[in-house]
Amino acid sequence: MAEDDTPTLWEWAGGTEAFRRLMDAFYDRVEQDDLLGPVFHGQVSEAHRAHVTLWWAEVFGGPALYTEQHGGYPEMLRHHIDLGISDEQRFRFATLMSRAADDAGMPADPEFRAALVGYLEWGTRLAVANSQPGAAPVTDAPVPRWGWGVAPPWTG
Ligand code: HEM
Repeated sequence: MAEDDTPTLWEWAGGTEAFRRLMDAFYDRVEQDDLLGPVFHGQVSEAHRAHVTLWWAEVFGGPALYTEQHGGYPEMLRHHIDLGISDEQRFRFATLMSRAADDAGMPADPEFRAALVGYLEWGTRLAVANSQPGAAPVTDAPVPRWGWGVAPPWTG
C-alpha cells in the first residue's frame, strides 16, 4: 500500500498476473490486426509479452523488475527507435489496449480505466515521437511511475 493507504494501480488491478492477462489479450489482437500485425511481423513472442508485462507492472506501482532485469528505460526506448510509428498505428494500439482491458477482466471502474488510458495516451504519443527517423529523444530516464491522478479509487 502507498503511505496514505491508497492502493497502487498495480495492487488495484490484481498484481503482475493481471497485467500479463492484459498483455496476452492485447498482443493476441495485435497479431490479427491489419495495421499493427506487420509492425510485430505477425507474431508477438513469449519473451516480448513477458518483458512488456514487467514494464507495465513497474509503471503501475509493482516491483521494479524491468529496471532490474531488462535494461530499464533505455532498453524500452531502444526498441522503438526508427520504427516510424504512424498516428493511425498509435490510435489502433490505444484502441486495442482498451478492448484488451475488457477481454482480460481488468477492473472496469471509471477511476482505474481513466488512469490506464491516461498512461496509454501518454506512452503511445511518446512512442510515436521517439520512433520517427531523426528523433532525438531523452536517452536516459527512470521507468515512469503512474498514479491515480485526480480521481483516486472509489471505495464508497
Ligand atoms: C504505452 C505505450 C508503449 C509501451 C509502454 C511500450 C513498451 C514496450 C517495451 C517495454 C518494449 C521492449 C520489450 C523488451 O524489453 O523486450 C517494447 C517493444 C516494442 N514496441 Fe512498444 N510500447 C508502447 C508503444 C508502442 C507502439 C505505439 C508501438 C507500435 C505501434 C510499439 C511497438 C513496439 C515494437 C515493434 C517493439 C519490439 C521491437 C523489437 O523487437 O526490437 N510500441 N515496447
